[in-house]
Amino acid sequence: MSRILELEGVSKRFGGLTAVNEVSLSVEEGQIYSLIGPNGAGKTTLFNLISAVLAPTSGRIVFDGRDITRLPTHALARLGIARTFQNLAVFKHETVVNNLLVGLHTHLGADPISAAFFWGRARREELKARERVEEIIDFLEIEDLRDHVVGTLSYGQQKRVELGRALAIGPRLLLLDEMVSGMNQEEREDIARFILDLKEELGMTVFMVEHDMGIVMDISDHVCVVNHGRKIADGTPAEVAADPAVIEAYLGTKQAA
Ligand SMILES: Nc1ncnc2c1ncn2[C@@H]1O[C@H](COP(=O)(O)OP(=O)(O)OP(=O)(O)O)[C@@H](O)[C@H]1O
Repeated sequence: MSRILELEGVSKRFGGLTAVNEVSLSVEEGQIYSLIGPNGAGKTTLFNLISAVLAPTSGRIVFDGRDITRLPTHALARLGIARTFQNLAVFKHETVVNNLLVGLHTHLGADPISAAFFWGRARREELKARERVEEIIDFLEIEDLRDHVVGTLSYGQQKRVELGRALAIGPRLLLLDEMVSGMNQEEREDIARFILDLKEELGMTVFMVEHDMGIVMDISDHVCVVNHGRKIADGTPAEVAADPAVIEAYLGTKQAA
């Protein structure tokens, strides 16, 4: 297995507060890698650094051997990195199919002017896009929802559409931000199964920030634990669960592990 994502001494300061402090980690291709830690530990900040929403104060982020530390978010999509958001990032007045097509067009970058001049190519791309959308609909088992307006769907179904939009770009690395928060148990189990399928059927690498310890322990290959901005442990789910520093971090802040 090769390393697909590496962080080298990454820090982020907000004024006097160091939200992420000299964090180094590496994610192997094809892994499900989870980032956990108590509230305020720096998980979201770290996630935003990896997905280029924030720029690090210092340190380096490398994707597939390439330094991506200062790249803008849209450049990441072209390299094959997709993300979901903690708050739903879907077009609520559009249908499921249209939401997925928008996700894909953002990636293709087909603008109307070039589409007018190269209509043959644009049309081929459009057909390819629709084929890809059909594959995603099939994969996420949302055939019966395809023409529904997204705002009318349940929260869990909307999250599934959001996942579909991230998948539309055919990412090699998928960044999931608290994917199952706000979902009921059945919806959580469905999402956990999809994440496993992404890895097992498509060989995708998944990096996720997750509060649901059941899912983290069940499906992760590797878990990294942060507290007060620093990495305090990383290893298999069983290794981190038995690590005294991790137990202390959770118990010490009265969090349920
Ligand atoms: N834009 C910002 N400006 C100033 N401080 C910030 C900013 N974003 C985060 N912080 C601070 O950085 C620290 C880490 O926050 P972060 O949201 O990354 O933690 P977290 O582990 O994701 O927490 P939670 O589990 O509650 O979502 C916190 O002390 C937070 O208040």
